[in-house]
Amino acid sequence: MLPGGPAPTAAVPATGATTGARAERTVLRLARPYLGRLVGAGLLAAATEFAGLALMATATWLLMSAAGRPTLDRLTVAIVAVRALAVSRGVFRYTERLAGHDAVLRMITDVRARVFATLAARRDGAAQRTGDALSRLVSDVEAVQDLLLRVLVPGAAAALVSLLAVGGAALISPPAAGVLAVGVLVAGVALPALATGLTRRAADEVAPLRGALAVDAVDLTHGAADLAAFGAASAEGRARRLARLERRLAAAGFAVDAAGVLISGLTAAAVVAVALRAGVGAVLVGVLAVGTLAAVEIALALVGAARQRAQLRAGLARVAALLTGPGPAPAGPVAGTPAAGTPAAAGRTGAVAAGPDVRFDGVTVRYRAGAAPALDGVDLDLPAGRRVAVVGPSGAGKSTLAGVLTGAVRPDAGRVTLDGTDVAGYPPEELPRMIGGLLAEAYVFHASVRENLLLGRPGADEAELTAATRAAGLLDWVRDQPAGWDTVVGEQGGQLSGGQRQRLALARALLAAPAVLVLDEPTEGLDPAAADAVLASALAATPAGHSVLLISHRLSGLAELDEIVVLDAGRVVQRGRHADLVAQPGWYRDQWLLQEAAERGYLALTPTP
Ligand SMILES: Nc1ncnc2c1ncn2[C@@H]1O[C@H](COP(=O)(O)OP(=O)(O)OP(=O)(O)O)[C@@H](O)[C@H]1O
Repeated sequence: MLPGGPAPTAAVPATGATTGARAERTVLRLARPYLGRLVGAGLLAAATEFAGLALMATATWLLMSAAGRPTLDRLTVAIVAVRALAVSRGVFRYTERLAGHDAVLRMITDVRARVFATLAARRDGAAQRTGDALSRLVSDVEAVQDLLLRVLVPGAAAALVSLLAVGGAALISPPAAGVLAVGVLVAGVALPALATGLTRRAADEVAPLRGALAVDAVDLTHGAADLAAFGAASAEGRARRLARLERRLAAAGFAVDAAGVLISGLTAAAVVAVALRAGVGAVLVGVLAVGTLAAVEIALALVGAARQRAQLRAGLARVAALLTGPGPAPAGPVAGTPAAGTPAAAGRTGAVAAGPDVRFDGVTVRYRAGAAPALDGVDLDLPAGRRVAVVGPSGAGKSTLAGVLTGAVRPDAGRVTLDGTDVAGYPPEELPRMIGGLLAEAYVFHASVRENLLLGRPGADEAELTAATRAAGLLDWVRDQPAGWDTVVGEQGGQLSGGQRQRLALARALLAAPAVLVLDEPTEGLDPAAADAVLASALAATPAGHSVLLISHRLSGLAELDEIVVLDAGRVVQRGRHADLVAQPGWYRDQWLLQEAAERGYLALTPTP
């Protein structure tokens, strides 16, 4: 187990720089490809509201006119209009929901994939807390959805229809329209500003608190010792604070809603008074009164939108901070190389794009002061394109070596450099593109096979998924599943066997194709024949020019590697190619003979089909 586990802290808070309007702009930039559909949805929403307003006004005119018993032909147009408006309102609402949700769900898929990939590529502990990741992926990304569907689209529609209502009222009575304009401004501008002011601070705290509680909940179910010992109290405190904030938000919401009803009534009364004084006829005064109630109610939708917006700020800022922060692995392998697992890559015939030259210089790691070092003055060269295996007995320091390379473990002495730059000083956003792979305890998300794979390379197409999955020896299993790529793998991959989980994580690592691919026990949990086949196909699927650091207990299948380094108690005790090492006495030859004999015995006992 590697160190560097995150402290049991809360979710990552939003940074000041990415709050508010800036966060919204960052997120909305992702909506550009769907702008046409969103504008369409906004116009349909406006048409729905307008149809509702016109329906109320026409029905009022019809009822009040009918009281005077006119001939039927005077009412025919209004009767038809009422029917047409009632039907068209439903049709507009339906198409608006369809268009809006279609655009937003497409966009959300993009956002979620980016957030997913960014979280996977991050090396900072807090962002990797499972509960926090879950909170970001679910509630924070939903904030983006809500910003469009509950704030911007209905907000724009309400503003447009309010304007049309004032224009319509002006046709009947300009003074009454003036009063209506004031009412609409109070309901649609002043009240939303008040609602935002009242709820902003409490709302800002809610999303990070929910994230923190999600972390607590996941840690609790996993029985994290730290939470059992002292974290439970802080979780309880957070839950209480969250409940208090939500009560405060609800109380402010009720007060603003009550003010909205008051404004609506007062505006209608004032419009009636002004219209009567201006000599407007009784029927049209009735139309103005009902129309005013409907128009102010439409403007009051802006209060809901503003309140919603205030509640979304923190979640949006967290998403924006992720999207603008250190990015995920690039959408493909290093320029010029074929995608992992493509025929060219598999044949290692693609153009060479060299990764960095990696160098370990006297690296020493000591997990506890006074304890024996896990790595003791290790030197290792991994020039671009080289494939090196690190082997050795359990506890020799193999995973620690991988951890130092990926930046998860800091050496106490010595350093690791990439093209001469210390890994510790390497830009964190660049590191995942350079170094990555299948590390110890690879996480499999409770999502589909496809989603788990796309973590490695967002935007990978079916052919790339197929190639990587084939190289990891999982393709036949995927094809056997009724849901294929959409098969959900269960919490932490619980619906997969250990071997399938390992193959899925390996396929993801191959798909990501970092310049230095670290494979920590990629064939763990596989039987000897499968392990040999998977290792061979995984190495073949690695693009030329990319280096490989393979950590393995098994010594089979290492003959093709450029160098094998034997570690024992943190020191390099042997190094060379397979053929040289089996020819000389030492741990490698002893272990090789033992494993050979054991595997021959295993194969002899395995029934032949
Ligand atoms: N997080 C940690 N805290 C304290 N000691 C650790 C930690 N991780 C590893 N060690 C110790 O460091 C030494 C090297 O461990 P490491 O996991 O690197 O070995 P390994 O060769 O990968 O072992 P294995 O093959 O069993 O996975 C071991 O003695 C181990 O007990």
